[in-house]
Amino acid sequence: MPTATNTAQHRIVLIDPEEEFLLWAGKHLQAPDLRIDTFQRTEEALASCKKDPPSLVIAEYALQPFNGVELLKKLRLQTPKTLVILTTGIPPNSAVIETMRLGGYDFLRKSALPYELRPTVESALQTIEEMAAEPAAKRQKAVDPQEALGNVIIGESPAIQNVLKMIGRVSRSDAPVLITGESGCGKEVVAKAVHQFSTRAAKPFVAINCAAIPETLLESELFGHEKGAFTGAMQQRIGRFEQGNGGTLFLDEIGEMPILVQSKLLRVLQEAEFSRVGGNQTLKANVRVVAATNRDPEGAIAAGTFREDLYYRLNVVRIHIPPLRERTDDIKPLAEHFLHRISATRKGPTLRFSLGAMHMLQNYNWPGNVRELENVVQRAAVLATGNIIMPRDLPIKDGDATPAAAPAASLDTPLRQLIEEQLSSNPDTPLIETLRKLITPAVADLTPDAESAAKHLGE
Ligand SMILES: Nc1ncnc2c1ncn2[C@@H]1O[C@H](COP(=O)(O)OP(=O)(O)OP(=O)(O)O)[C@@H](O)[C@H]1O
Repeated sequence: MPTATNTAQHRIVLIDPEEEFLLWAGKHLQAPDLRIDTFQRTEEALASCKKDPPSLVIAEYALQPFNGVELLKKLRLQTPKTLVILTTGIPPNSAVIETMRLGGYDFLRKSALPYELRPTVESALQTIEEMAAEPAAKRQKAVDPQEALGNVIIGESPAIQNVLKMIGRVSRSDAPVLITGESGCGKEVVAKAVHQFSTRAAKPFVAINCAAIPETLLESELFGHEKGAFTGAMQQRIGRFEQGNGGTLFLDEIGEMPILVQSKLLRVLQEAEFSRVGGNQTLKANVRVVAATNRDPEGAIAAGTFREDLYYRLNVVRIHIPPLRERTDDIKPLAEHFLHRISATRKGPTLRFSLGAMHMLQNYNWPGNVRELENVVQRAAVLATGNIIMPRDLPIKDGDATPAAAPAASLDTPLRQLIEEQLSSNPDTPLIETLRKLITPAVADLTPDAESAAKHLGE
């Protein structure tokens, strides 16, 4: 049942199946200029929004009979001016991107609400007031949903959640994007998601690694060449700008691009036109450029290796991916994702990590970032003798781990090690049998008491 608390300038609709949550949120947001209505049933809330469009809807993502993203879509059609904030415990990454792509205002975790809800609502209401002062914006054309694509980006840390939100936001425009972050931290994965969630998704995603191609060939790789343009140009060849027509061009390691090629690229980006090397024909460049670098772009400008004007062209939107050691919350889900993927391709029982192995992964400092983690998991899966990956299976040294005080629950005690090893080599053995095996090899040395205990266990 809706509960009107007062009548005021802004109406906020709260939707959540949990009455306790509605009571908390209603009280938390209470203010003289707000009218807060709460609903436990989605359809009832939607009907009420139709009758009396609210300024803001705050809804649980895991709703019935349709989820928060479906609700957002319905609200965008029904009351396009209503802003929507979704919330849930741990949202699926694809849902976060999709929410932002569809124009949702924000996606907040329930655990963060005590300190994030009020400031987010205040800034949403401010946005509404600023929007009211401007002429009505053109309605966004609905784009086909691309559910599941976001699942390729694994990560639960607040840093990755922010990256997901940025991907969703930039997917609604053609603005160039500059992705920064250390090598192996997922820049290409993010670039692909920017493409997959954009209106260009059905067109090509073309990548070029600017560091991997010699300077003399890079220009022709990018723009193509005509037959006879240079020695060895036996026939006409189209470049990446043409290959990616209508889609996204990913310029990886842009910081390594020679200055001369940078000037040519800048001209193409400014004029949206180019010619093949050795050709006169002017061709239209219809690509969305996403560039990435593992260098500090500002430092490269100061060092004179990166053109400042090109930087401003590319840096319209910046997505920074922090190194893995700064988002340790992502290590477990990433490691499990990689292991799950490997398990799915092999016969036999599903592989899993022992507590000790996971502890080691979480305490290593990952200089090679996610790429190194993926590699370590692949090698461990090959080295593991049973279906449990043990610390000894990990091709990383304990000494490389960042010193961290191990919580008592994850201490790698010799006993745990022994039990895990037993379980690893005899996964289907009942627990009692495993325990018996643990003590029987030493039965000859046991005291009579222990020997009878061992017999007992075996009975
Ligand atoms: N968040 C993520 N979820 C799933 N896989 C990831 C994630 N981040 C990175 N990876 C995986 O890690 C590997 C390295 O990622 P990627 O190539 O995108 O890094 P990069 O930053 O572009 O590296 P480089 O700077 O060396 O080009 C890839 O195999 C990719 O699939």
